Amino acid sequence: MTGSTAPAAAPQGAPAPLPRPAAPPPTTPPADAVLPPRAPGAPAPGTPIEPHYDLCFGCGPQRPDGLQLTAVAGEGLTVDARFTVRAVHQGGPGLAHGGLLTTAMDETLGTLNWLLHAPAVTGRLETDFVRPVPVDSELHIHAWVTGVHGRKVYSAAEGRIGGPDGPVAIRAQALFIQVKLEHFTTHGRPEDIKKALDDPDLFKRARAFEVNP
Ligand SMILES: CCCCCCCCCCCCCCCC(=O)SCCNC(=O)CCNC(=O)[C@H](O)C(C)(C)COP(=O)(O)OP(=O)(O)OC[C@H]1O[C@@H](n2cnc3c(N)ncnc32)[C@H](O)[C@@H]1OP(=O)(O)O
Repeated sequence: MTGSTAPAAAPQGAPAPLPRPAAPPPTTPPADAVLPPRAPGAPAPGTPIEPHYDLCFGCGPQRPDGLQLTAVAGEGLTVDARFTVRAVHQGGPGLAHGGLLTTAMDETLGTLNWLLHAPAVTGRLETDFVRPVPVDSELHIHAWVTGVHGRKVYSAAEGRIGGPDGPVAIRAQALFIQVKLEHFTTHGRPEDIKKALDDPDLFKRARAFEVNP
């Protein structure tokens, strides 16, 4: 017993302590954030939002092992999505892998940007896992924009098991950053970019990059 209350010095070579999180968290919109109206031409409430890219792991119909998540535009800046947890999505025996649940939240939150008609990518995504999700469950995800500040789009989502009123299994908050088309054309693998741009379906071509045609 030394009698000292000072924190012990980190041993030499130890990793630096993690920085204390700044308050408020970076996924909380600042006070002067706004809630813009839906973009003209955004899908009407109740309308399905088609997959943005056939090979997307989250929503692509050509990804048999993907989530094949489906989404419907809600009122205002909201989206409702569903996906069924299958055996290929397991983490623990018979239970959904947490990373895949996070992917489902990311995908749904990303779809909100279609209502704003501006391409955006995930900058930060925070998830809280509230209860385990068994294989064969249908996860119902409700997502909403919480504010827009310059290029930053703040949003939140809740995933429930079995139905829109089922028990909450997962919650998420995100910060998306709006980007130009060049973000994708500069960084993506050229053959995939070309394939997406060559798609004769104008809607799919626009959705691949989340931009206006
Ligand atoms: C071929 C087909 C392809 C198809 C493709 C289609 C894609 C359509 C997607 C739709 C479907 C959904 C799917 C799921 C969505 C993904 O999963 S997207 C993939 C995952 N995300 C990424 O790959 C993003 C990687 N990161 C980046 O590229 C860059 O860091 C970013 C996010 C573009 C930001 O870089 P930047 O444009 O240089 O902007 P920067 O000035 O650094 O930051 C702008 C502001 O945001 C803040 N910020 C940036 N990052 C963060 C952060 N992590 N935390 C807090 N604040 C941050 C900055 O502090 C700054 O704040 P202010 O100073 O303005 O107050």
